[in-house]
Formats: sequence, structure tokens, C-alpha cells
Amino acid sequence: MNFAVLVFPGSNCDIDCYKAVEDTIGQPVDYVWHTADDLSKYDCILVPGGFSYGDYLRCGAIAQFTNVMKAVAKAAEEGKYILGICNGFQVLTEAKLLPGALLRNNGMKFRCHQAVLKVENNTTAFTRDYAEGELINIPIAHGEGNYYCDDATLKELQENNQIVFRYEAGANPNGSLDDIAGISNKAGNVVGMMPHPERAIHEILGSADGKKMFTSILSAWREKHDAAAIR
Ligand SMILES: NC(=O)CC[C@H](N)C(=O)O
Repeated sequence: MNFAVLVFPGSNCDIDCYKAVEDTIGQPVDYVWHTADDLSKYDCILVPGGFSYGDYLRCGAIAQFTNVMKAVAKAAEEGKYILGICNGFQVLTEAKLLPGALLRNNGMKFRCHQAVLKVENNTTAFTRDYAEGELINIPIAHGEGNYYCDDATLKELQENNQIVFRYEAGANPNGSLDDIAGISNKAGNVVGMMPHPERAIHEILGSADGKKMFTSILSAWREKHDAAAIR
């Protein structure tokens, strides 16, 4: 299974994502610069955290116009797995691959600490190795993680089971609507989340609870691949 980790000027979690793929599932992984326009070789695309183009206008606002994001849209359409983490989630919403937007944290402060998430949907390719309702410890580090969408979109997210992670009840760190920490698109192959699973893959980092996101992706891909080979 081939992984791409996108790199924009200002990305700063690209190395962590790359290492997480190597350390958890040992699959081939490449850094892919924002000018690239062909992602056909890759089965999974990771859009990492950081401050793309400085995030001066609005997080992800410039990154959405890059060549590589056009290729990501094509890959999403083809059903490939796309995971946006933190700034990557912001980029995916700006690119309209996921609904809603990420606003400034309600306390107007950058929040950087461990957070407890509840796995709300364990039927996605990214969460199948977790139990439904499992509580996991994953760090957050963002200034603009306050998820917002209109009422109709929220209803749709709830009804289609597109809310993948919520912050633990009573511990919402940013004012995010309905305690949302991560969502998927309708098809389930594109997921965006503010917390950083790639920073939680070894006990020495404070938690290894993020590891199952990577093992999930690989097992989902293998299952799809093996089924195709049998047909
Ligand atoms: N760690 C990150 O990806 C930060 C994302 C974004 N620039 C923010 O502060 O919200």
C-alpha cells in the first residue's frame, strides 16, 4: 500500500506523519510537494498539520488552490483514502472535500494538550480497529479547531453517521459544534480531524492510541484489494 504525505510551505507535521506510517505499519511512504499534480501511484493521502502558507488569511485558504489539491479531489472521487489532520482538516474543508469550517477556538487561545476522544463511528476505513464508543487519548495543538456548520449540514452529518470522533463530554477544548473532533465525507473515504493521531503512536509519546488509525487503513485497503484479486 502506497502512502503520500503532502508538504505545503509551512507544513510542520509531515515528518511525524511519515514516521507514523513507517513505525506503525511499515508501508512505502513518500513526501509529495504541493506543486505535484499526479497522485495516481498512491492508495492513501495524508494531509498533515502545520501552517500552510503561514495560514495568514485563514487556515487552509491558500492551500486549497494548489495543484496537489486538485489531484487530491480526483483521488477522493476515485474512492482512495484521504486523511486530513489538523491543518489538513482545515485544508480539506476549504477545498470542499469535507463540509463545514474550522473557526478560531472559542477561548481565542492556541490549545496544546492531551484530549480524550470518543470513537463515534468505527465503520470507516480509518477507525475499524477501534471499538464503537472507545475512549482514546490523542493530543491536540491548534488555534482554529472550532468546527462549525449550518443546522442542515449538522443534521446530515448526524444522520449519515459522518461524525467520526467527538471530544469527551464536558471537555470540549475549542467550542466545536456538537463536540465534533473529526468527520468523514458521505462516502466515508475522506476523514478530517483536529487531534493528532500521528503524535500518539508510542507509549513514550504519552499515548499509543493513534496507532489503530494506521492499522485500520492498512487492513481496510488489504480487504478491498484481496476482494478485487479474488473476483
Ligand atoms: N497543528 C496544526 O496543524 C495547527 C493548525 C492551524 N494552523 C491552527 O493553528 O489551527
